[in-house]
Amino acid sequence: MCDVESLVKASHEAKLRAYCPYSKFQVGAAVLTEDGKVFTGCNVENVSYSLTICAERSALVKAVSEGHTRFKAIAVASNMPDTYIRPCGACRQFLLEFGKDYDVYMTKPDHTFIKSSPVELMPHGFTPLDLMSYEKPGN
Ligand SMILES: O=c1ccn([C@H]2C[C@H](O)[C@@H](CO)O2)c(=O)[nH]1
Ligand SMILES: [Zn+2]
Repeated sequence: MCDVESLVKASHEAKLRAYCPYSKFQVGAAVLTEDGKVFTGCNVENVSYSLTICAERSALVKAVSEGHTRFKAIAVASNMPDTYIRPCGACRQFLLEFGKDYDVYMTKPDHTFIKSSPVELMPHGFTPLDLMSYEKPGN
């Protein structure tokens, strides 16, 4: 099993692998699956700026592509001094896809953190349930 401190540490290690030649802003993420596995990710920038992928989505895509969709927690880290990193809007939507209530740890470089959740970060968000309850018109 993985405690919060280890997950936070894994996110800070992952940020060192950030590919961020344009912003120089390193971000790392570490997601803990319900069965105790940890997947890490970093931001991967692109010369065509809008193609950049954030660390949170990079970690989640790694986990999902390895067969994991149930999460206990995700920790996010950056190299921004004295500031808790906060996921962008796209990542908030992505986090909400996999549940409303798992733990989101937004950390500072000193490994302190604020704990939140997908629904707290994305109130009134559009969720998989919305689409499931939609009756598709027949043809
Ligand atoms: O929570 C965040 C915020 C920003 N970034 C990345 C995207 C881009 O590479 C750089 C600057 O926005 O930081 C993340 O990966 N996660
Ligand atoms: Zn993002």
